[in-house]
Amino acid sequence: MGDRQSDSARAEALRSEQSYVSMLYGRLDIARERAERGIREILARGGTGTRQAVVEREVAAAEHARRLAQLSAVEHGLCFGRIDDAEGETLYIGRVGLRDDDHTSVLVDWRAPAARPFYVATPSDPGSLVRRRHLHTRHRDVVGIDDEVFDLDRMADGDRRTLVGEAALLATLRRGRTGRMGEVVATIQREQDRVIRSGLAGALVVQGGPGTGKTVAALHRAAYLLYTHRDTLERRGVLVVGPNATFSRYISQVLPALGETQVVLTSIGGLHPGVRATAEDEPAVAVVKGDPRMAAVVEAAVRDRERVPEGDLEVKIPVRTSVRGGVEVVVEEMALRVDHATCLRARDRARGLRRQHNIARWTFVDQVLRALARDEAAKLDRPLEDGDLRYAATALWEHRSVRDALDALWPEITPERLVRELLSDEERLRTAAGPHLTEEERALLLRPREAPWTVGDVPLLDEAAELLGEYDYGAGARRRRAEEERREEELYAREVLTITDVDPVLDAALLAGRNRDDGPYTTTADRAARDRTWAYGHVIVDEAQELSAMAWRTVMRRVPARSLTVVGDIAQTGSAAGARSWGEMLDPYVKGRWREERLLVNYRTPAEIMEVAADVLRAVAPGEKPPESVRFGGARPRAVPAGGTDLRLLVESELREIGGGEIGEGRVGVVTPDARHLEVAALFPEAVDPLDSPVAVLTVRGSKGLEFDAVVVVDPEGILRQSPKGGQDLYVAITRATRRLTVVYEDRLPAVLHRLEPSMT
Ligand SMILES: Nc1ncnc2c1ncn2[C@@H]1O[C@H](COP(=O)(O)OP(=O)(O)OP(=O)(O)O)[C@@H](O)[C@H]1O
Repeated sequence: MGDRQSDSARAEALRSEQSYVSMLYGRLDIARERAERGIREILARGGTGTRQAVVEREVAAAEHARRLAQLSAVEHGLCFGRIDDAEGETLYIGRVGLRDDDHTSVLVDWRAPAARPFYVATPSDPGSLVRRRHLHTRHRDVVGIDDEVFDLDRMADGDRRTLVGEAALLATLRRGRTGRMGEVVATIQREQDRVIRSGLAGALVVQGGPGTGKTVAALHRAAYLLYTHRDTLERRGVLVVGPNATFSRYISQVLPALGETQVVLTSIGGLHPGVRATAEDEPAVAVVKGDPRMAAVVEAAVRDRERVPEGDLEVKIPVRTSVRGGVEVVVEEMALRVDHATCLRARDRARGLRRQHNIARWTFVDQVLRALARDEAAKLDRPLEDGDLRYAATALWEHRSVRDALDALWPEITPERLVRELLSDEERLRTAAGPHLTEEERALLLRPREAPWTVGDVPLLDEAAELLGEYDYGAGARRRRAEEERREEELYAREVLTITDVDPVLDAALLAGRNRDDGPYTTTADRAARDRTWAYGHVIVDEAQELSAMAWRTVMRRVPARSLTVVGDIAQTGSAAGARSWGEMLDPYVKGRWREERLLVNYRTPAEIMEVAADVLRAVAPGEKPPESVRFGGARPRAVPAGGTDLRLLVESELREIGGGEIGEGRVGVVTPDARHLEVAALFPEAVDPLDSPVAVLTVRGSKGLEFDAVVVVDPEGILRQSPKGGQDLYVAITRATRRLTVVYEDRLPAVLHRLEPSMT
C-alpha cells in the first residue's frame, strides 16, 4: 500500500514537473526562433548602405548569433532544479534565465543570486528553504526527481504528498564515464559553491585532493564570473590554462553548456602564438628551464646580441661596379671605418633608451650609419651638412655589406631564433649563463638545433619576446594607428547604441571592438588567443601545481590585474620543476594577497581505492590528509603479476565488468610509465583517441585531470622510479578510477601498495 502510494506520488510529481518543463522548452524554442528570425531579416536586408547601417546590421547580427549559440548549448538539461521557500514561493533553476511574455521570470539562471540557496542550503542550515528538488531530464522529458526536505512541517500539504527522495548527487555519480567532463551544475556542493562565487578580485587558491571537484568548481567559476562581471570580462576575456591539450578537450564542452563562449582554453605549451609545444623535457632539464634564474640567462642572451667590434668597425662599400655577362661585379671598393669608442657610445645610447632590443636597434643602427657617413664624406673630401647626414646614412643602409655588418652587431631577432640558438650553441650558452648556471646545468640545457619545442621552452620564448619587442618595425606604428581607430570606432559605436536597441548589456567599447576587425565578427576569445600581449580579465590555472616558476612568470604577464583562480593539489605535483608550496610560486606576485579554499570531499574515487591511494600519499606527503570519498562499494582493487597476464584480455574483461557483462559505454584507462608508453600503446591500436576510444593508453602526465570507470596501472615500480616525483605520479594514476582499479606489477608489488590483494587474472 505504502509503495503504491509513493508510486502514485512520484507519478503525480513527474506529471506536474513535466508540464512545467515542457512550457520552458516552449519558451526556449520561441527565444531561438526570435534569434534566427533576427539573423534572417538582417541577411535579407543585404550588405549595402551607409557605413552606419552596415555597423548596425553587423552588431545586431552578432548579438543574435551569440544568443542563438547560447540557447543551443543549453538544450540538454535546460532546467535541473527547483526550490521552495517557507513563504510558498517556488523558483526553477536552469542553465539560462527565461521569461514569459509578461517578462515574468520562469527560469532562473544558475549564476544569478536568486539561485544561490539551491546550492548552499544544507539540512543544518537550510536558510529559508523548505525543499530542494533535483529534476533529471532526458531530452525534453522529466525522467526522475529527487527531493531533499529541510522542513516538512512548513511544506504545503500538496507538496508533502508528492515528495520523492533519492540522493541526487549519488545518482549523478553512478553514471558511466564518457570521456568528456560531465555536467554537474545541478549537484554543486556548498563548499564548491563558495569557490565558484568567490569575488573576482585577487588570487584565489583552490587546494584539494584528487576528485574533489576542483576542475568542476574552476569551470563553473569561469561561467559565474562571466555572468556576474560581464562588462569587464567580456571585453578582456577569461583564460583557462590546463595541463595538456587532451585535458582542454576533456573540459571544453562544459563551458558552452554552462552558457559561456568567451573563454580561451589552452596549456602552457600553447601560450606562445605560433608554437604548439607538447614534448616534455627530462626532469633534470625541466628543473633548470623552470628555475627563475633562467630569466637572467635569457636577458643576458639578448644583451649578448648587442655587440661592438673588438677594435674599430670596418665596412667595405662598392664605389664602382660594372656589368659582366649580365652580372653586376664590384670593380672598386672603399673601406669605411668607425672607431671602437664611437661604436661603444652608439650601443650605450641605444641601451640607455631602455626600449626592447628590436626597437632600440634602430637607434644603434642610426648612430653607426651616421658615423659611417661622416667617414665616407671625409674620405671623399666632401663637405657634409647636417641636413645631408640623414640622407647619406640612408644611402649607406642600401649596401648589403653595411647591413650585414650591423646585423652581426645588433641583429633584429625573433624569440624563436634567440632561444633556439641559445640552447644549441655551447658558446652562446656559456656567455649568457655567466654566473647564473653551473657547468652541469649548462650541459643539461644544450641540445641539437633541430630539437622540437618543449613545454619548458615556452616560458623562455615568452621571456625573450618580452625583451626583444615587436620583430616587425611597422607594428608599433600600426598599433598606434589601430588604437586611434579604436577610439574613433568607440565614439561612433556609442552613437549607434543610442539609436539601436540591440542589447542593454552591450557597451560601446565592446561594440567597437567587435566591429574593428577587418575580417568578419570575431570573439574576444579569438583575438586574445592570437595576441601574446593580451591582458585577460581573469585567469584560471588548473593542475597549477605543475607550473614552474618560469611558467608562472608567463601566466602572470597575461593578467596584470592579478585576478586569478589557481586550482591544484600540491600532493599531486608530478613535474620536477613544479610547486612544493603555493606560497613559493605565488608570493613573488601576490604576497599576502592570495586566499585559499580547501575542498575535502572526493566525488570520484571510491573509498576502497582511496585507501590504497592514501598509503601512497602518506609516503610522499606525510602531513597531507586524503580527501574523503563519497562513493563506497566499488570492486576491491587488485594487483596481478605481469608474467602470465595478457594485458589485452585483462582490459577486455575490465570493459565487460564496467559494461555490466558486455562492452558498452564505460571506459578503461591504461596508465604506464613514460618509458613503456609506446610498447603498451602498440597493444591497443584501436585506442586512437584518449577521450573517445573505449580504451585510452596514457602516461601519468597525459592522464592528469582525466578519469575512467576502470584504471589499469602498468608497472607501478617503473612509475615510482621514473622521476623524483614518482610517488606523486603513482598517486595520480591510482586516483583516476571511478569504479575499478587493477595494478599489473613486474617482479614484485611495491611495498607502498601492500594493501592490494595479489590475484591471478
Ligand atoms: N558536486 C558534484 N556533483 C557531481 N559530481 C561531481 C561534483 N563535484 C565533482 N564531481 C565529479 O567528480 C569528478 C572529479 O571532479 P574534478 O575532475 O573536478 O576533480 P579534481 O579535483 O579536479 O580532480 P584531480 O585533481 O584528480 O584532477 C568528476 O567526475 C566530477 O564530475
